[in-house]
Amino acid sequence: MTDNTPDAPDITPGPEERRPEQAAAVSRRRLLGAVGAGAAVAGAAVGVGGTVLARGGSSDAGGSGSGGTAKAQIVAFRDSHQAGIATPSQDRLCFATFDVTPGTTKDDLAELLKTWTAAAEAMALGKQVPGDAGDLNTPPDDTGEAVGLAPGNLTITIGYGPSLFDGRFGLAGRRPSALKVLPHLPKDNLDPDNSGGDLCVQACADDPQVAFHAVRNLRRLAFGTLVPRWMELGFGRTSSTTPQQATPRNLMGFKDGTRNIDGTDAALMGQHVWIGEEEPQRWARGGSYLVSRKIQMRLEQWDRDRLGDQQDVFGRFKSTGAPLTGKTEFDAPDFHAKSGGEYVIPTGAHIRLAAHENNNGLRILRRGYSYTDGIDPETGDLLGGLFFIAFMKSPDQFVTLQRILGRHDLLNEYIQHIGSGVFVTPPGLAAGQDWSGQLFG
Ligand SMILES: C=CC1=C(C)c2cc3[nH]c(cc4nc(cc5[nH]c(cc1n2)c(C)c5CCC(=O)O)C(CCC(=O)O)=C4C)c(C)c3C=C
Ligand SMILES: [Fe+2]
Repeated sequence: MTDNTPDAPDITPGPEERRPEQAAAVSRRRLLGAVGAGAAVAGAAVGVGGTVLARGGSSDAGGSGSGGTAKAQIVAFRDSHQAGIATPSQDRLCFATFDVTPGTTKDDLAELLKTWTAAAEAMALGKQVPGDAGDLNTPPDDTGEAVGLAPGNLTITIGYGPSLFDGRFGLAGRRPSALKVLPHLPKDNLDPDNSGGDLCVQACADDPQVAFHAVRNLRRLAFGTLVPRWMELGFGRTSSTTPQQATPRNLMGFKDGTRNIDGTDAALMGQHVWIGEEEPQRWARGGSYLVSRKIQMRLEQWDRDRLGDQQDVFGRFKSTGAPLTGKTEFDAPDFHAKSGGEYVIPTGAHIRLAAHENNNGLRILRRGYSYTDGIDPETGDLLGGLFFIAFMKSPDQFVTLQRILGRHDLLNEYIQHIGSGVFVTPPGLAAGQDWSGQLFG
């Protein structure tokens, strides 16, 4: 395990720089000085950036619980697409959205995005946010709680909400064509405190502390530029994004993700998930749209429901995950099969309504997590559900599906959509590129 860098550029702090916002600005300058944007950042990606120091995290470093070596737990930060979409879904999520503070200029935002790139790249490599940790007169550049932990396959995926392109930062002419606030959808009961945001950060890792550390440190670097809007912690991934992963179960006890898009299937990803040539904004091609929905489950009510009803709601067997017309999990559902004059998979079953066969081939990549908000102080009920995240070529894919599900899904008796967000996630970064140059051109 190594320490933080002792030889960052000398920036002499005045006493006022100990105030958090200004100290963070100093941290940002240091980070740029220490890691640099452009080529220096690219160097860090391949492990030759001399000032980006390892946080530790070999299997004997302790604390991670996820085992394996640091090297084995690194997901490439630079690629044609951002990590955290097609890459295997990790066990934990920390998702946050932010609003730009009034008075922030285009240059402030651009500087922050450069700084975020360098910090995110360092953290994905299992290193600390770089800077001068040895200066007793300023706060350390990294908050420290991930020291000694393995990288945990951390992925940091950034997204921009429709409001970022409203003209404050000269971005109105760069708004991707499909990026609009979602329309009101059937049975929506959305809380503004769980909805929207100028920017979002999705941090996924196999260790919850690694995911939280990533968001916390990006938030810290953004002091004075962004304010957090809402945050969600997720556990128990509710989808598989590669066939190698076993299908997990959601809080209703059902296997979830059986018929998800396979993230390694380039043809399907190109057809349904990645923004392509249809998008006039060239900078967004190779990116995707992220739709988030906080969906509360009426868990106590669900737990009192008969097994037969539960299975009819989804159209699948609870034990095996097989469709009601099949025997094993990956059997194709037969939506035409009838028994006693009735469809075996009921007309209101979730999978019948959501299946691509019944929606003109429409598909999305689901990458959600379970969440809990503890106990309802009024009823004593457990509060929890699905923090639904899905990626798609256009948010219209979600809107089309949800218009159908919101009206006819048998599941509606047990759920309520209470939060919503839509963000464009830009494509991956090439060597030497950063999020600032990519967005502002
Ligand atoms: C608008 C999109 C969807 C929302 C919202 C949604 C909510 C939701 N889903 C489950 C549990 C399951 N969903 C399953 C399948 C499934 N769900 C969607 C879309 C949305 N789900 C799709 C496109 C599919 C695939 C349908 C198919 O092709 O068969 C399943 C079955 C297993 C699987 O294939 O993943 C479960 C279980 C919950 C609990 C929920 C809201 C709380
Ligand atoms: Fe679903």
